[in-house]
Amino acid sequence: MVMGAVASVIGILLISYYIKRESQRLGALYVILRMVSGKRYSVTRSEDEEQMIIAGATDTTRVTMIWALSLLLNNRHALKKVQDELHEQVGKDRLVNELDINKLVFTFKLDPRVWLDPLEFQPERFLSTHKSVDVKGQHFEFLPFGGGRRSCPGIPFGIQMTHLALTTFLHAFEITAPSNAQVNMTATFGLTNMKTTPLELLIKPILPHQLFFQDEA
Ligand code: HEM
Repeated sequence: MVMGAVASVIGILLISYYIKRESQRLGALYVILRMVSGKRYSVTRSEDEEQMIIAGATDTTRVTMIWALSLLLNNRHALKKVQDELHEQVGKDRLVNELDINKLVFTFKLDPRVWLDPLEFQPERFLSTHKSVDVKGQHFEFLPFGGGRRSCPGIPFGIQMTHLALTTFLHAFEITAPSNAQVNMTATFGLTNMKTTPLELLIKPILPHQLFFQDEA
C-alpha cells in the first residue's frame, strides 16, 4: 500500500494523543517531574509551564523518531533485526505494549577519540563494546537528555514514548523509502536538529487487519 506517509505525522499524532490524554493531569505531571528530577517546578499551573512541558516533550520525541526511522531505512540490516525481534518477541496476533519493551534487547540497547566509527550507525555497540553506557546524563560521551542540574526532567516519559511509538510502528508496518533511495540525512541546526527534508516512507501493513481497528482496553 503506497501512502507516501511522512513519519513526523505519525509521531506527532501519537505524542499529541498522549499529551492530550495527560493534560488534565498536568498538575500531577509537575509533581512527578519534581519527584523524578529533583527540580523546582511550580505546582501552580500556568500557561507558560504547560507550554514548556508540551514543547519539551513533543518536538524532541518527534525528531528522535524521525532520525531513528531514517537511520533504519539507510541501514536495512538493522531494520531487519529490529523487525525480526519484534515478530519473535511480540508475534503477529497483538500490538506492542509497555511490558514488551524490556524484551526488545536489540532495538533499545540501543569523535573517533570516544567512539569507534562514530558516523556509522551501529546500534550493536550498545550490546557489546558500549554496553555500560547509559543515556541519563552520567556518561558524558552520550548525552541525549543533557546532564547536570538542568538536564531533561522527562527522561522516563521520553524513553517510554519513543520506545512504544517506534516499536508499535515498526511491528505493524513494513517500511521502505520511495524507489529504495537513500534517505537524505542533512540536518538543520536548531533547538532540535530537525531533518532538512521531510522523511517520506512507503508503509505496508503486516499485522492482521482487525488489530488496526481494535478498541482501547
Ligand atoms: C526523546 C525525548 C526527549 C529528548 C531527547 C529530550 C532532551 C532534552 C534535552 C537535551 C534537554 C536540555 C537539557 C540540558 O539543558 O542539559 C531537555 C530539557 C527539558 N525537557 Fe526534555 N527531552 C525529551 C523528552 C521530554 C519529555 C517527554 C518531557 C516532558 C514530559 C521533557 C521536558 C523537558 C523540560 C521541561 C526541559 C527543561 C529542563 C530545565 O531546563 O529545567 N522532555 N530535554
